[in-house]
Amino acid sequence: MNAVAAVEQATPLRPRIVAERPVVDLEAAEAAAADLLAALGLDLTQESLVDTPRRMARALHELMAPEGFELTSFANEEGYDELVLVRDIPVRSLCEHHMLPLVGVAHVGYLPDRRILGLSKLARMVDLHSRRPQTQERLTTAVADHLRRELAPAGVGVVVEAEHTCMTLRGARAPGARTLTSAVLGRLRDDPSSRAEFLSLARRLP
Ligand SMILES: Nc1nc2c(ncn2[C@@H]2O[C@H](COP(=O)(O)OP(=O)(O)OP(=O)(O)O)[C@@H](O)[C@H]2O)c(=O)[nH]1
Ligand SMILES: [Zn+2]
Repeated sequence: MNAVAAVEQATPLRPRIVAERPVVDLEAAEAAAADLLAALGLDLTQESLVDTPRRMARALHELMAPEGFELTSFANEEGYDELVLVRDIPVRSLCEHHMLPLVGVAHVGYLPDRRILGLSKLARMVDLHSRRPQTQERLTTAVADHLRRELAPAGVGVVVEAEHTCMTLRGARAPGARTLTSAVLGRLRDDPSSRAEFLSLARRLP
């Protein structure tokens, strides 16, 4: 075996998910935040508010800055073909209509085929797609589609449960209202018993 082949055999397949980061001008964002807050009647010369435009720009940027990662997967040597489900992955994102936080959890599962995924990568995948202003529906399908593309499993299921502060703190003011969305692909969609198992485990039905 030549040296290149030996290295390839010792190194597991590790595709890198490269996050598409938008071009950001934090100084311009800070100036715009100052204009916004002043237009809303705040006196930014007050000592306690002097740094608020800078913090606001950075905080919003932090919530919109996706991080790439290695999508580590392993050969499914045991032929494991039952559901793998990670529940209660934190979701923090911004609603794209109001730029207010939406906060909740995602339950992400798949039916393996040839490869199994490093478990933490399911949480990283949710975080990657959460770090941009979103609708919950788009976030849910984006995670499911990405997993299908990258891992080619036999099935994928994603359930997101979240509170949208744009409807709980303001507007409709419906405290406690939570929105549930799901995306189910492949065998988890087509096989009724697999689908029922996934949805009952993900939604904690009896
Ligand atoms: N489908 C969907 N709607 C969302 C999501 N996040 C926020 N919205 C909704 O987007 C809608 C925007 O409606 P508009 O009538 O343009 O905004 P608005 O006047 O602020 O409406 P209210 O929130 O009802 O006060 C609202 O009904 C929000 O609840 C989401 O993730 N998915
Ligand atoms: Zn909103």
